[in-house]
Amino acid sequence: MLLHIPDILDKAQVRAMRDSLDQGAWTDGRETVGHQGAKVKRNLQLPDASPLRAELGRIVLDALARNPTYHAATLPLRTLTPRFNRYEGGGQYGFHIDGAVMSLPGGEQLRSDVSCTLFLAEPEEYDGGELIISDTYGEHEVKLPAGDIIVYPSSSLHRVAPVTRGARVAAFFWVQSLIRDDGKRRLLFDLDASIQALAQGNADAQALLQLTGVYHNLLRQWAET
Ligand SMILES: O=C(O)CCC(=O)C(=O)O
Ligand SMILES: [Fe+2]
Repeated sequence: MLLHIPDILDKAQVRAMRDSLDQGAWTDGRETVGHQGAKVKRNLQLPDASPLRAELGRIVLDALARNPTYHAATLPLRTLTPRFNRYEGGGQYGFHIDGAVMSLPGGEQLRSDVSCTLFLAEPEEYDGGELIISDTYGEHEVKLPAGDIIVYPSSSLHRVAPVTRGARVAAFFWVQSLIRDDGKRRLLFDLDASIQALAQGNADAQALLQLTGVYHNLLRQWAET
């Protein structure tokens, strides 16, 4: 499921983040990628150990925790502290698939089920820089307003087109979901949306109770912790 969720951060939060990031100590993004990715990756990132990454990553995680749509779509078990990247002067990231298993601090590991990009530059600030995601339905070009996020299955082939004017700044990270399978996660997301819509109207309370039970019992059947 490819899902655009608007307004994870408001414009004031984006502005404050950009003020810090525009002064940031950026380094070569190839430091956090495997052999295959290094051949096609040309961008800048905040180093993993950077205090600024930790500080801004925490703000992003707090904002995500307040967003019910993000929660329903990803059903997060573990989340990588967001990283921050910057593409400019022709910077790009060629087609690749994200690594399946990542290390978390404290020796824990994360299986990447869901990939996320939170845009931190407005589309008018730069040319190019589309996130292009290839799936069984074709290629999808994504370029979102600052503060919005795209979530997509980590199994997808994707790339970032060259940035030919200005700079594209984003936060990106991965989620291990309670629900590993993208199709099952989508079913639960749709079911949750229907339940929310019925709850807003004057649906029969008994039927709503039963449907809510179905949601939780499916989640119980499928969740892996
Ligand atoms: O910058 C983006 O939108 C995605 C970055 C990416 O694909 C990656 O770092 O693996
Ligand atoms: Fe990627």
